Amino acid sequence: MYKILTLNNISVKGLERLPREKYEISSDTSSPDAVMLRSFKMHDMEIPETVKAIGRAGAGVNNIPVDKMTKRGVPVFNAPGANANAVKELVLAGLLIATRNIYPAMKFAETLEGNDAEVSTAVESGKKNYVGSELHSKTLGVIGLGAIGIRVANAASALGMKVVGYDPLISVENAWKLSRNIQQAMSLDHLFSQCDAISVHVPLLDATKGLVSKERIAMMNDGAIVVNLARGGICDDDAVLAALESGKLSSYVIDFPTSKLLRHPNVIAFPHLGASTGEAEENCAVMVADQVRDFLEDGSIRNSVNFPEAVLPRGGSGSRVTIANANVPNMVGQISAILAKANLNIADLLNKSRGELAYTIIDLDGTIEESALNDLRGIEGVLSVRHLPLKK
Ligand SMILES: NC(=O)c1ccc[n+]([C@@H]2O[C@H](COP(=O)([O-])OP(=O)(O)OC[C@H]3O[C@@H](n4cnc5c(N)ncnc54)[C@H](O)[C@@H]3O)[C@@H](O)[C@H]2O)c1
Ligand SMILES: O=C(O)[C@H](O)COP(=O)(O)O
Repeated sequence: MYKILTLNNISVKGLERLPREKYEISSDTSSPDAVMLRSFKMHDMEIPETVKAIGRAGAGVNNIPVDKMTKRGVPVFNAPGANANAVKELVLAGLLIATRNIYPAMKFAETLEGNDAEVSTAVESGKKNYVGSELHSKTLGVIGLGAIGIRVANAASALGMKVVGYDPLISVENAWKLSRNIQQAMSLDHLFSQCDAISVHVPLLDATKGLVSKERIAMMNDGAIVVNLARGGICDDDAVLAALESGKLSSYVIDFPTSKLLRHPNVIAFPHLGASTGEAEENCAVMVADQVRDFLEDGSIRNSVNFPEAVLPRGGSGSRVTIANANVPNMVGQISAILAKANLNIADLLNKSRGELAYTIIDLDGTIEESALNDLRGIEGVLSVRHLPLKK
């Protein structure tokens, strides 16, 4: 029986991918094989040594101690793209709420009283206070052209916006998906200096902290809008507030409000709602549950943020062994020597690496004994070894 610890509510559709006869799922288990979560902050948590995998039902992994897990040889999985459409739609909503003064206008409408004629009179005289502007022909800068950024860029272009994108690390696959109407900015400064609005879609990293800075906001067109549904910390809140005061910015749309941002009349704050649609919650949970299951049962790695992709169909007539180790020379040589000493024939082998980490899946003809597994664990640089007996 595999034990799964859930640290947030995970969509039932996802949990259903883990059959009850094999999986015990609980928000309170002391020795889990895997953890599934959304935004729960794991950094201060004591993570049991029994944990073999972490599955983030979402995109961002800044709430997970990924480096610590890598050193333990534990893969962290996420669900790339599974909530991207939900975020895209909320970005468009944020832009429209900002440009059409929708929130203050709705608050005004809620104050109206009287009979139909009186309400109508108040509507017609009040509406002049909420005149907005149109997105059409305005310039939007999209920073980060990953799963969300490309969707935002393409959708904004379809609405008639001029769209400029910036992502020095864009994948070839994403570049193919980008509308040819999207222009490429050669630098962040180049992007900011053309924009009426920007939307950030990068992970929170040291390199992206404070990316929307006082200096860059100053380059934007007057009355510009900043949309941040990515993470707090990517924008410098003090710089944003000062720019809202001066009128340089007209609105700040943020999915991660802080106390100083709350109740500012030009801050449009959502309570981290980007991925909160039934569809996105289901997509993320299903994707990550499948990945965690494949790893626990077969050692396969798909969509890990710290391990290489590694999928090997089951072969051999005996044990499967998986090994995570430092990516240094002669690891496979040392592993093979131990298996040869144990008189085990290798039926199939996959060895992949990613940065400083390597991962090997080996199918054997025959069953490996605990002593040979311990010899593998004893190789300098080996981080984790798992034995996955032949599936019944
Ligand atoms: N508000 C929400 O509910 C919500 C939902 C999903 C994702 N997010 C946030 O949005 C982020 C992006 O999500 P995604 O699914 O598009 O991820 P993604 O990995 O598909 O895309 C991120 C993109 O950012 C680019 N990038 C990285 N560093 C960069 C830099 N310094 N400058 C420019 N580009 C850079 C990468 O090349 C990549 O293309 C997540 O990391 C998460 O923090 C928020
Ligand atoms: O990174 C993400 O996927 C989002 O921030 C969604 O977080 P949530 O799953 O807690 O809504």
